Amino acid sequence: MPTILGQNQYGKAENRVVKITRDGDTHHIKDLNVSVALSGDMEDVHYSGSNANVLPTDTTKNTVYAFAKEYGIESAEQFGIHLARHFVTSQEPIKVARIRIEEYSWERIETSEANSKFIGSDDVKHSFVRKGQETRVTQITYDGEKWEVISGLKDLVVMNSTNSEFWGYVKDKYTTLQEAYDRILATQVSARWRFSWTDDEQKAPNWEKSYEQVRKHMLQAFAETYSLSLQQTLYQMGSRIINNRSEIDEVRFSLPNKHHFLVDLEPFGLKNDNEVYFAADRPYGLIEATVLRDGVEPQIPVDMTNL
Ligand SMILES: O=c1[nH]c(=O)c2[nH]c(=O)[nH]c2[nH]1
Repeated sequence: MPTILGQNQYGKAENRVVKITRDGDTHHIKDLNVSVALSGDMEDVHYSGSNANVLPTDTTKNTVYAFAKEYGIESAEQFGIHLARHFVTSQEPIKVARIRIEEYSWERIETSEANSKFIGSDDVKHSFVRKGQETRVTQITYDGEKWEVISGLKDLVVMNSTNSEFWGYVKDKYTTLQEAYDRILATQVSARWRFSWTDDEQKAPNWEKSYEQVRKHMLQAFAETYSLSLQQTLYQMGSRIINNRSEIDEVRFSLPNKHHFLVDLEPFGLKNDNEVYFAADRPYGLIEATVLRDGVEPQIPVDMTNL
């Protein structure tokens, strides 16, 4: 049966690029997922395997990261227009470039009163929470006498674009990680907190207010901690909650370390001055711990934060 090649396209999909722009100590984030699809004179590679017209998908990926540095990311539209024009005008065999972009929006974390006096602003200038992500959860258990209420949230994504280091760790013959003195710290918070309330329904906490306040303290601790490890930041988040909210006795966190790797732009003659990052989705470090009011027994199950 004779066959012919129909519609075809190729390119690198889902290039996760994070661009940090520094305006003094105020940082701005652009966080995109860029997919490149090219088409044109591609019969030969399909029919015979000749790659003479094929710009590698790897190159399309590099172009995304290099353009983030060279031209910046003003908007997803502007960035996509730039890329599409580049592929079509620079490579004769490429006739059509389709660039699809998802953009993840971030908003600034509002700072605590104490910190705002210290930094002279209502917002931490390098701390962000991703918009529209989190799910609030709760579990109520009642045995006819006692109540147990464990509430929490999942999928709350936060990032500090500076004030995070990681160094001084154990090095064995398999260690290749370079020490970091200014890295991005990002995580997708899953947290559960247990209320001390167990009996008289009249004395139950104000659940709505409690949630709002716990979330606020957790975010502020994340934003305001100068971090030497995600473990340290986790402990600060937990203790800020316990210290400010008398209704909570125990907090458990599961914090994936959402790694952001600096892209090596040197092969393209560009210097990456902590600006362009590859946001990796896996593998990820997973940091988990419980923070307790001194003297109380832990009751949140170890795996509950993974649900
Ligand atoms: O905050 C961190 N904690 C770790 O335990 C760890 N391990 C690692 O490779 N990077 C990091 N970062």
